[in-house]
Amino acid sequence: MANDTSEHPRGYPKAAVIGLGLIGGSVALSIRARHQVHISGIDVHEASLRMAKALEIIDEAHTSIEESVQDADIIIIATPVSKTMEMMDEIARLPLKAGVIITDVGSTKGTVMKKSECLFREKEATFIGGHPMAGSHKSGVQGSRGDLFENAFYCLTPGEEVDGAEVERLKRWLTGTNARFIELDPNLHDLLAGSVSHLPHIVAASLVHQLAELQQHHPVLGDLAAGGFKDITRIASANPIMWRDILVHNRHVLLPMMERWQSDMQTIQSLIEEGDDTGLQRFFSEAKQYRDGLPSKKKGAIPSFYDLFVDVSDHPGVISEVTGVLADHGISITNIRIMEAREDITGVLRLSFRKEADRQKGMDCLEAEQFSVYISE
Ligand SMILES: NC(=O)c1ccc[n+]([C@@H]2O[C@H](COP(=O)([O-])OP(=O)(O)OC[C@H]3O[C@@H](n4cnc5c(N)ncnc54)[C@H](O)[C@@H]3O)[C@@H](O)[C@H]2O)c1
Ligand SMILES: O=C(O)C(=O)C[C@]1(C(=O)O)C=C[C@@H](O)C=C1
Repeated sequence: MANDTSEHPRGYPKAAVIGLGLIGGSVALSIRARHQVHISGIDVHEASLRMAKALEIIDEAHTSIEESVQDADIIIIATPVSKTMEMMDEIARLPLKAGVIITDVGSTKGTVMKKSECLFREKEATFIGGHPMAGSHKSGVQGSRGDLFENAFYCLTPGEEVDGAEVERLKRWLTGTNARFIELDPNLHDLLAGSVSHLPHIVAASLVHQLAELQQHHPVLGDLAAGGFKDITRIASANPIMWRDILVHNRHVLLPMMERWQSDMQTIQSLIEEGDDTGLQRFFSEAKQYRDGLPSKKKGAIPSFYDLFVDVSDHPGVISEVTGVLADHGISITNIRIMEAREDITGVLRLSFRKEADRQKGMDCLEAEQFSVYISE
């Protein structure tokens, strides 16, 4: 693909983003929000590049890395993890700008960091692994959002040899994510991500498989799969290539976790077989207690907002009905977003308030108008 005209002159620092999908596009947007920067986008799919250019996420587009990474000040690799490993090899073979920071956004960090130690140790380049712990089941650059990582944890896995000043430099590049940076050992990262993200994903996909099989005999089943099933399996709609790679690169963590999961299932099976009512209730009570105590996303280190979620039916004018109720009571909101998570059932509006008291007032008056309103997502 030929270079297109640049919005941002070459005099600006340059960021090269490899893989213009959901995460690459979102990171690029967040960098743009805080920096005067020239962004070069690289993707194997020309349609993604065209879209990224049309959405003004990038200034120039390439289908290979040669032309765009060599003079970059920061290189962000945002492809599925196996491709990221290949990209690292390709980048290391090229002459790079002295002092360049290279980072990735992959969901696993152990294999990536091991490779980076071999490839970049002798170079005037710093590799710092990264993983923003937020995303979506939707892939592709069209879903990119500059605020995707707001308030989310953003894991960084600098190698032991990496200077703290370089980590701070990367954080400055990524400051527009408004994320909460946390430095982790790569293996610990993989253990934690395995438990909060990777194993749940396997379980979600397996529940969908089970439903699909049963639906062959009971076609109505798909229509009955409502709230609970959709909530727990939303993530099964995510990009299969991305998840294939995650399982491949985190196998040593996931295999024992899956054994443990199967043994937990056997324990529950025994409780049911034995009619152990007390044991079953304890199983759910303990899970509820722990789940209810998990910190909610909105409590960030950066100034937080108070969120309220409103179920809304899918009809024209519904948003103005909700905002109208708030306006009638003189309550201001700082943000409103239509959540996609349950789009097939009902819509969910997320309203953000500056003060907790405003949220409570909003909740009271919306409930009085028969809206279904709740505080945690
Ligand atoms: N989706 C999430 O929720 C999420 C969250 C955090 C991190 N991640 C990680 O981010 C990375 C990207 O995920 P995504 O959700 O943005 O996926 P995506 O499918 O939306 O985007 C991936 C992009 O990489 C491009 N690509 C593939 N091979 C390439 C190559 N050889 N050269 C250049 N471009 C190539 C694809 O064309 C696509 O545009 C993955 O490593 C994933 O583990 C994903
Ligand atoms: O919200 C979702 O759809 C996600 O699955 C995001 C999610 C996660 O499991 O939390 C998925 C993989 C990424 O590595 C990080 C975030």
